[in-house]
Amino acid sequence: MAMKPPIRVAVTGAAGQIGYALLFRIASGAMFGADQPVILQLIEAPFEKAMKALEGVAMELDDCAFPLLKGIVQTDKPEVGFKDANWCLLIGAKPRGPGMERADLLKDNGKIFIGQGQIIDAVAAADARVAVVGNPANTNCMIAASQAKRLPAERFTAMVRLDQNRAQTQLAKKAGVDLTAVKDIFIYGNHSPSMFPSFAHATINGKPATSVITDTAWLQGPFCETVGKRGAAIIAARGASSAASAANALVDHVRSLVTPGAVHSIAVKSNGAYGFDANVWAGMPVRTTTPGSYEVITGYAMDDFAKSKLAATNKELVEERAFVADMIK
Ligand SMILES: NC(=O)C1=CN([C@@H]2O[C@H](COP(=O)(O)OP(=O)(O)OC[C@H]3O[C@@H](n4cnc5c(N)ncnc54)[C@H](O)[C@@H]3O)[C@@H](O)[C@H]2O)C=CC1
Ligand SMILES: O=C([O-])CC(=O)C(=O)O
Repeated sequence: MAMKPPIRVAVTGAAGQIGYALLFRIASGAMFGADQPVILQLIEAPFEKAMKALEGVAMELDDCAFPLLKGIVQTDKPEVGFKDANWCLLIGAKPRGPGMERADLLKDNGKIFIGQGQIIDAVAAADARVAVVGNPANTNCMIAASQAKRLPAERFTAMVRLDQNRAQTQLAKKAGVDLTAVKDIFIYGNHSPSMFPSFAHATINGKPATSVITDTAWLQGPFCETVGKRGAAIIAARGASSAASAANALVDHVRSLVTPGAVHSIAVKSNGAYGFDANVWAGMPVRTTTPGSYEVITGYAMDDFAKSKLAATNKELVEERAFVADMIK
């Protein structure tokens, strides 16, 4: 296979839990394909412990002898790490602990995304794309995008793919079918318990999911709740927030975004579709058009139940935005 020139992939929080589960998969080709070499530009917080841990991760990457890995940058300076980056994966942020909601992280983590948004806009490649994972991911993405003058807002997306993957598995288990039989399950709104996994448009073996799973009370109740609160359930079980599944979801998020025709959920700047306030970043169904670009799939009809779920998650996003309004001026 003919090799392409390497692309530069900047990753913040590279020595953290998610970073450790992610970098090896990027370097192996899972994110950008088996013919796409990468240079990893790893960014950590300016603390000795974090930089030392990063050194260890870079040593392990070396020790994998990945043919696609053409270079590793280790830095605590975002202006170095984001320089000429084609993809900026923003993971570095505090995770929540037991008893917290993701929005509780907003004031601490939000600040990180102001500086990073400005620096990415100043030094990243002309075609740069940004994917935000650090929580609360939607609003952090909105904050980063608010700082950009050169890069258009559509280049900034936040991850709701973990929620989509969780929802797909829950529907498959309930229906007793193979996971791959479940299609077109999309996540709307915030990456928080208010998110809406829109089961009414999902299909199972090509039939409407609601004709296969006829237990409407389960779909509206336990299904939405299980997906919405899965992150907390992982924290309760593991004592730490999800990491490998989050890294896997980011691989899927980016892989789908570079695959024309892929239909998937990402959080994007709202243009008013599905009643979301303009200027919040909301999970929506999209179709990838050209690598890195997408169009929102509009026109899914919403019943009263769906409308009330969409309104609730929109309200939360608007409140989060108001909470950081002074930061993004
Ligand atoms: N959107 C989603 O679906 C998910 C989001 N998350 C979020 O991802 C974030 C990271 O989670 P973990 O890797 O588990 O946390 P972690 O604490 O293991 O790692 C975070 C890393 O970020 C680094 N960091 C902190 N500030 C930084 C900065 N300004 N620049 C560069 N690096 C910085 C820390 O030194 C640390 O190594 C958390 O906010 C977590 O809540 C986690 C799971 C799913
Ligand atoms: O719940 C958390 O804090 C981590 C996360 O975002 C998830 O697992 O969905």
